[in-house]
Amino acid sequence: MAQSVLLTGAAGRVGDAILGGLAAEYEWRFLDRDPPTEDYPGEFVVADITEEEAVREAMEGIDVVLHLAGDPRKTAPWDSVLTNNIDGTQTVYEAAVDAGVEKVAFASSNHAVGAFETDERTPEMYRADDDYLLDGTELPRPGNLYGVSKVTGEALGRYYHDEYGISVVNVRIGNLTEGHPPIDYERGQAMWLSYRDCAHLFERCIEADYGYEIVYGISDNDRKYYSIERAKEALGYDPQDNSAKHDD
Ligand SMILES: NC(=O)C1=CN([C@@H]2O[C@H](COP(=O)(O)OP(=O)(O)OC[C@H]3O[C@@H](n4cnc5c(N)ncnc54)[C@H](O)[C@@H]3O)[C@@H](O)[C@H]2O)C=CC1
Ligand SMILES: O=C1O[C@H](COP(=O)(O)O)[C@@H](O)[C@H](O)[C@H]1O
Repeated sequence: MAQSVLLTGAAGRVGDAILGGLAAEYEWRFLDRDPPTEDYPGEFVVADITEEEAVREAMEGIDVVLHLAGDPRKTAPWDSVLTNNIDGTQTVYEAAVDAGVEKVAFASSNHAVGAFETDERTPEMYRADDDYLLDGTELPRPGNLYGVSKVTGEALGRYYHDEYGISVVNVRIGNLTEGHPPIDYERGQAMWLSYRDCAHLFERCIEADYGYEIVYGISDNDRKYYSIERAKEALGYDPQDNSAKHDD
């Protein structure tokens, strides 16, 4: 039987990429504070993730949550990330645990570790001939308050996994860009995640068996300073795209 999946932040770019590849594969429920502007293949709940009752109702009968909703701006101010990214994520986890959800995939970010990109290491670390690699076992090192909120989301997942046994995967998404890698942006090319690989990676988050994981969500770029080995090992991620081989 198809799994029931709740996609929060469904109306955004990452939601768009996931649905582009997986719309027909699951029994979907969607949640976003913005009403839908197109047809979605499932019930669409218009609610804010900080609204406890609405989130609890949206969680009923759900097997897996893909939790994307939040403020994605690297310049986001504290009051916004505190409400949308931290309080909202805690509300989602609490409701998920109470509803007996099996797995949560959390949209974390490259910005959880952005401060590893020091003046001494850049721009060399963005290049294919440099061997600097983060693999997800390093301590968090956010370079902005948005990154702090993503680290906090990862820690919330750690707590809810350890305390309640829910399976959690934190996907530190790189730079999702539709159609082609970022142009004239070395850092963005090193952390490019294609729409196709994004859908496949979240499909693996729905299907794979795991306990608590932190993985990097990028395509198989020649330039890379994030390892995708853990995503391969823990999830069976098999990316098809590479920013170096894109000839559009
Ligand atoms: N696009 C990218 O390259 C990356 C995205 N991410 C993360 O992935 C997630 C999705 O990002 P995007 O799709 O790019 O952003 P987006 O801004 O396109 O989509 C976010 C969606 O979440 C909704 N939302 C925001 N706060 C909400 C709240 N309190 N309650 C209900 N809905 C809310 C918005 O209405 C929007 O539809 C975010 O958590 C972001 O931090 C992480 C790394 C890279
Ligand atoms: O977390 C995020 O990261 C991506 C890539 O970061 P950038 O510093 O290269 O812009 C960003 O585009 C996205 O909006 C953000 O949510």
